[in-house]
Formats: sequence, C-alpha cells, structure tokens
Amino acid sequence: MKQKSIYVGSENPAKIIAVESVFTESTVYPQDVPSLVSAQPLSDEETLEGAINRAKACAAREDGVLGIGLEGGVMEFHNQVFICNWGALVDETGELYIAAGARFPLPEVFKQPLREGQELGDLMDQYTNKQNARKKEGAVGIFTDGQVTRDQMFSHVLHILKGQYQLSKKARS
Ligand SMILES: O=P(O)(O)OP(=O)(O)OP(=O)(O)OC[C@H]1O[C@@H](n2cnc3c(O)ncnc32)[C@H](O)[C@@H]1O
Repeated sequence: MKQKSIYVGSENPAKIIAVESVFTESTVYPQDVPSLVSAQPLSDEETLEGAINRAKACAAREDGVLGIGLEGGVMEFHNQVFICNWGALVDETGELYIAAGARFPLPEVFKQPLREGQELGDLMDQYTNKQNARKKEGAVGIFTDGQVTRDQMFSHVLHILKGQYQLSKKARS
C-alpha cells in the first residue's frame, strides 16, 4: 500500500527516478519550486542552501507530506573544481535532514568558464556533444564511464535521508 506523499522540488527525471527508487512505498509528485540560489551554485554552502530551499518549499505545499530537495553544484578544493551534490528532506513535523553526495574533480578546462558564470549543464553538453546530460547519466555518469549515473548518485543521498528520517520517527513513537 502506498504511504506518504513525497513532493520533490524538481522536474528533472534523473532526480525523480532516484526518489522513486528509494521511497518505493510512497507516491512521488514533482514540483516546480525555486531553489532561491544561482542557477549554477558555486560552493557547498550555496548548493546545500538550494537543496534546503527546495525541500522547505515542497513541505509547505501541503500538510503531512515529505518535502525533498536535491541540488547539484560545483566547489573549489585544492585548486581544482569539484562537482558536489546535496539533498534535504523536511518531514511532516518540520524537522530537516541533510546529506551530501559524491564529489569528484572536473576537467581543468571547466574551471574558468564556471568561474565566469557558465552552467555545468551547458558545459557538459558542449564537452560531450550530447544534449541534456543533466537529465540523464549526468557528469558523474560521463566521467565514471557509466559506473555511477546521476540517479544512482542521488539515490545514495536519498537512502541517507530516508534512514535519518526513519530513525527520528522511531525515536518519536
Ligand atoms: O531541473 P533542476 O532540478 O533544477 O535540475 P538541474 O540539473 O538543472 O539543476 P541543479 O540545481 O541540480 O544543478 C545546477 C547546475 O549544475 C548542472 N549540473 C549539476 N550536476 C550535473 C551533472 O551531474 N551533470 C550535468 N550537469 C549538472 C545543472 O545542469 C545546472 O546547470
């Protein structure tokens, strides 16, 4: 039987598939909500903030639902640009859970365009000569030779969020 309704703050299929694959007992509703951060987050802080804003906006749409936000971004570390990923879940009591996903270095040629404000999604499409990698395997799929796709990467984040939520629910009951 289907249980909780889950509102996910995105219409990106890679993110929706990831949520459906982890919250199999729930009905998942994609929501068009603002991240309230830049289209290309440029730090862990900004990427996490985008995920939290999406989750909060989703949870606020209806009483009793779970709100989830997933956000991809980039950050600089050891003079390299890394892709970073964050997820946030707001439960029916308003409690917030957060989790980070995979992080790996992007090619050196991406550094300057990203610093100048270009979006990773566009750079990936130019680099691969394909369209909409962000909605499919993602940068992680391309740079791991298909070992880990974007939905698989986000599903790891979602398992961590789900586990934290379950534990908290058990503690409350
Ligand atoms: O529709 P939404 O949910 O906004 O999904 P998105 O993929 O466009 O947006 P994100 O906020 O997750 O990512 C911010 C930017 O980084 C890009 N990006 C992030 N992770 C990526 C990946 O794995 N592959 C390709 N582009 C990625 C993405 O295309 C955006 O330009």
